[in-house]
Amino acid sequence: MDHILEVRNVSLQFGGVKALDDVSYHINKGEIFSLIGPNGAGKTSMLNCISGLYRPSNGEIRFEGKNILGMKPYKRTNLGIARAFQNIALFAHMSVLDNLKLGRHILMKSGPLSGGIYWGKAAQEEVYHRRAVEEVIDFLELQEIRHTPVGTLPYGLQKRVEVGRALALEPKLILLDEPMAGMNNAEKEMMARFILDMHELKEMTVVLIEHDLGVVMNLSDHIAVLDFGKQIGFGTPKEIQHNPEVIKAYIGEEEVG
Ligand SMILES: Nc1ncnc2c1ncn2[C@@H]1O[C@H](COP(=O)(O)OP(=O)(O)OP(=O)(O)O)[C@@H](O)[C@H]1O
Repeated sequence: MDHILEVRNVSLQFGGVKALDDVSYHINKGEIFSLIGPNGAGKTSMLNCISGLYRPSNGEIRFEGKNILGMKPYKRTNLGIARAFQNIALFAHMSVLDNLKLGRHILMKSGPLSGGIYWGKAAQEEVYHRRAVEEVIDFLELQEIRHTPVGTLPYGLQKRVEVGRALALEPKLILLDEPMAGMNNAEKEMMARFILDMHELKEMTVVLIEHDLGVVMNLSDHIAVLDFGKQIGFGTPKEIQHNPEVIKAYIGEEEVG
C-alpha cells in the first residue's frame, strides 16, 4: 500500500505545553483517516503541522515521499494538500461562487500583467479554473446558493462552502477540521456522504477531525488517537474500539463507538 503521508516522531511545544509528543503514523493513498482525541489533545496542531502553519520542533513529515517540513503552506497547496478550517475561513460578504473562485487564486499562473499581455492564455486559464469551481458546486450541491453572500447562509451551509473552498483546489490530500461541528443530524449525514464520495468518486485521501465517534467509526479506514499530545492508538476502527488505552483515556469506562 502506498503511503501518501508519513508522520515520523513529530513533536511540537508551546512554552511548557507539549501539544504533540513524538507522534508517528502513516496515511495510505485514497483512504479516509481520522484523528481523534479529547479537547486539547493536539488534533488541530497536527493538521497545522501538515498544512505548514506550525513547524514541529522535532520529527519529519513526508508527502508522497518528499520531506515537506521546511515548505511554506502555499507550496504544500501546490503539491496537493488543502485544508478546510474548523473556524470558517470565508469572505462573508462575497458570494459562494466568488469564495470558491478566490480559493483557486493560489493556483493561477497568470497575474494581472501576464494576463493582460497573454490574454489568450489567461482566458484559457480562467475557463479551466471556472470548470473546477463549477464541478465543486455540482458535487456539494451548492447550485441554489451560488450567488448568495456566504455570511447570510445558515452555519451548516457555510461549513459546506468551507469544505468546497478546499475541494476547489483539487487536492490529493484534503484536511477536514471538524466539518460537521454545529450541524444537525440531516446535515451531518449529508456531509458524511460527501466525504465518502470524495474518497470513492474522486479517489482523494481524506484526513478528518471529528468528535462524533459514530461517524468516525463508520467512515474511517484508519484512526490515530491523541491524548495530551501523545499518540495512544493507531489502527482500524475495530482495533481502536478494543484498544484498552484508548478506552481508558478517551472514554473512561465505556467502550469506544
Ligand atoms: N498557537 C498556540 N499557542 C499556544 N498553545 C497552543 C497553540 N495551539 C495549540 N496550543 C495548545 O496545544 C494543545 C493542543 O491544542 P489543539 O488545538 O491542537 O488540540 P485539539 O485536539 O485540536 O483540541 P479541540 O478538540 O478542542 O479542537 C492545547 O493545550 C492548546 O492550548
